[in-house]
Amino acid sequence: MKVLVTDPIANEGIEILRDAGIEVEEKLGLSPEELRQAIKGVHGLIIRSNTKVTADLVEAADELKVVGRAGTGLDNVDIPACNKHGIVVMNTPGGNTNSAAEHTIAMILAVSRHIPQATASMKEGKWEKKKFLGQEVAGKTLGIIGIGRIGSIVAQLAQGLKMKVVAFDPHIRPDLAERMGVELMDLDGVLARADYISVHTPLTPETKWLLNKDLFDKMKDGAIVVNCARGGIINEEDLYEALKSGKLKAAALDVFEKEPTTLENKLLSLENFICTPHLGASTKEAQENVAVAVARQIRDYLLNGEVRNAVNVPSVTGEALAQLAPYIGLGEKIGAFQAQILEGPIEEVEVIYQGDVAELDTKPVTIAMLKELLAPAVREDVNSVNAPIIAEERGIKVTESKSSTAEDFTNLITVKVKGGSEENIISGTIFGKKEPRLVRLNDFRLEAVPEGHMLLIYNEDRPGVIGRIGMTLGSAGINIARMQVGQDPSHKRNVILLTTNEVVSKEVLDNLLAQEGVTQARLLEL
Ligand SMILES: NC(=O)C1=CN([C@@H]2O[C@H](COP(=O)(O)OP(=O)(O)OC[C@H]3O[C@@H](n4cnc5c(N)ncnc54)[C@H](O)[C@@H]3O)[C@@H](O)[C@H]2O)C=CC1
Ligand SMILES: O=C(O)CCC(=O)C(=O)O
Repeated sequence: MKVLVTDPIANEGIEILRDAGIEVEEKLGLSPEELRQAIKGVHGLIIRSNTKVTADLVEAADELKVVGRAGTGLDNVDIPACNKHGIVVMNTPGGNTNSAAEHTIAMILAVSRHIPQATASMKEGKWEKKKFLGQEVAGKTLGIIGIGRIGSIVAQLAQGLKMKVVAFDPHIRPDLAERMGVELMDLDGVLARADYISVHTPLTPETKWLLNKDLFDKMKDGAIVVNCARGGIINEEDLYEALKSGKLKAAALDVFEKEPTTLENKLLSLENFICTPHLGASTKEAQENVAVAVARQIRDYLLNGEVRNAVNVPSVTGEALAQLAPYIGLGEKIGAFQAQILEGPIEEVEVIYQGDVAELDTKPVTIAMLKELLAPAVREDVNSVNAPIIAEERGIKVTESKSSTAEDFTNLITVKVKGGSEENIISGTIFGKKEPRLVRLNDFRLEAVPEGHMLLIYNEDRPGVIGRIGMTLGSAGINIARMQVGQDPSHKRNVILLTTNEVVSKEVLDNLLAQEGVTQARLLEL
């Protein structure tokens, strides 16, 4: 296994990968073309905010299985492109939360007391005591937009500075905010009340230029704006105007629409503007935390398939994976079986978990089943990452239900697939610890091992038919390894599932279909 690191991360992370026998290549500051070359043959990619994981790069990544962000923001990763190629995208939430929150408070204090300007002035040999009259934060109101991990620590720290905290976050439960001592209100309410506004949302289409001229106009005269989240949440052109006109007293930015930011950015010419070059997470502690976390996550995924902190697949720990493995295998077999017997386009999929398996987190089993079910029907490569997305895009309704009882079994997985006028129902179970068996195919009860080259035959339930099937295969030199017959007395029909040692040719299949009493025969590969 090989991991490429393209942004600087702490050595502790690199060591974790090397200790696990993973080859690590550190190549920093690559151009897009150099990156396209470097990504070839690489299984894992570790980045921070500098490397852009574009659709173009993903296209060139022939072996890539996982992208790990040593940090939080993933706006530099084309997640849909990764989904398409089955690349798991992980970040390390929490590792730099304290640092980013502390940096925000540092910016609030620095901008309130003109610390950067006063430092620069003294370094020019001046002593401008009168010029730098500041303001206290105690007693002032801080308005937080986005009160997640970082926003909530900022709230706590600000309360320690005797600030009152109000917040806008449409996705947060009011009781949670109440427990933090934060008054949750709508955006206009926050803008009207706050002396300081600090944004802590991700950059999404919804938050792009969230703070713009209209919103600056709604703020108190002389408000101070801080952004240590993502460039692009604030419209920099509008911010420049609001600072220049004096509508806003000051602003402090750690992040910019275009990074690295150069002197071309007009904001840098303003006296009431302070900034840092995306330093929120740049502490020894945060860098160690995120490097260690991302390295462990990538190691565990590449070596054991464990998924932690992924944004495009459900998390599954090593222990859970060991418990789920037989069910994942069974789910895949049922999905593949369903895919090969359904005639029309898939409309609805229902997965029912019963017995022991119902107590587990079964999402990975449903995804594994879905992956095999969709594979023959779609042109693109289906994988565990994009299977649920493809199903949704195609309007396929997927539902999951669970019950503690499982008929006569200790565990049972039933998959119902509807398409056109047809519905097929297949159930499977795990015998012992890991022996998969199919136990139901529509109206038939059986006990078949789902594996290898198989033949699914429907025949009339009368003497001689099964013998003729055996003779037809035997005379074609095909050995029957296993055979299961399910009887449906009410319809005088049998279903036969045969496992053969060799692949059955189209000619032999036609021969089988020509036998008296054989009503249907189809090949299955499981
Ligand atoms: N400057 C730096 O070096 C660092 C920056 N960050 C950035 O800080 C930001 C926050 O990170 P976390 O707190 O870890 O994320 P989080 O996911 O824990 O919190 C984000 C919060 O924003 C809220 N939100 C989403 N859309 C919103 C909207 N339209 N209006 C109001 N609230 C909205 C969410 O409900 C959530 O509560 C991210 O953009 C992250 O990339 C994170 C670490 C370091
Ligand atoms: O890696 C860095 O220095 C920036 C961290 C950051 O912005 C994030 O984690 O979202």
